[in-house]
Amino acid sequence: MKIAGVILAGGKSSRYGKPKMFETYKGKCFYEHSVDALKAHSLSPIVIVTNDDLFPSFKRNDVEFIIEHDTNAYQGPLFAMYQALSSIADADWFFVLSCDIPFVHSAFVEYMIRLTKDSEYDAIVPVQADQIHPLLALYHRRSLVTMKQLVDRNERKIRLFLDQIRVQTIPFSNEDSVFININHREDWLTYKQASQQTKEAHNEQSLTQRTEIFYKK
Ligand SMILES: Nc1nc2c(ncn2[C@@H]2O[C@H](COP(=O)(O)OP(=O)(O)OP(=O)(O)O)[C@@H](O)[C@H]2O)c(=O)[nH]1
Repeated sequence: MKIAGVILAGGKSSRYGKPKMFETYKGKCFYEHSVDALKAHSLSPIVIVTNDDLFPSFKRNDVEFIIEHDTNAYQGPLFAMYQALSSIADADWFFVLSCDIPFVHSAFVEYMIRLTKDSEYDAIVPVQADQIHPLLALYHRRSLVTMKQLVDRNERKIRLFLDQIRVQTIPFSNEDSVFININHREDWLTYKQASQQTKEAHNEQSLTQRTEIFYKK
């Protein structure tokens, strides 16, 4: 069974004010966190779906690109998914990730991939606190027929798509940060500060532990 990786990175980022896929976290662009989470499991191919305006700013040469030209650009995530699924001929499943999820990690990808074994569902989609996350999800080639019908009818709502296919929803705990997607710059500042504070608390704790060990000697 072959699984391809698809990263959607051709949105307008209008709420962010600049192309958010190139914002950095831990020395890597947001979109690279999605690439690397998929790469760890040798999915093949891994494609980034983007457009002519954004393409020159991507620096990775270890992935493939699907470029949405002219009127195909900025048509939304369902259309971008359709572009990818219809042009990757030999994959059974497609792991779709958005480009604005800097806390995504390979353990999440591994967990989801295991669920594809013998699956008869058309999609495997995580749910956290009653919120569905269709842009960190797996889609079977079977779902392409429905996707095409909707795209042809110019109906672009992912929710509508999910209502028409067989979806396995996978619950995740509220603590899991993997689903945090960044839409506004203020959100990113808040998350960065929170993550910094956690790191400092952790450093302080290990310093305290080290000190205790020192005094016990
Ligand atoms: N390739 C491609 N990706 C898209 C398109 N629209 C959205 N995406 C991606 O889908 C994911 C979710 O997009 P959103 O954050 O909802 O939309 P956005 O256009 O990026 O941002 P806003 O303009 O603020 O809504 C992101 O990874 C986007 O890059 C598109 O037309 N083409």
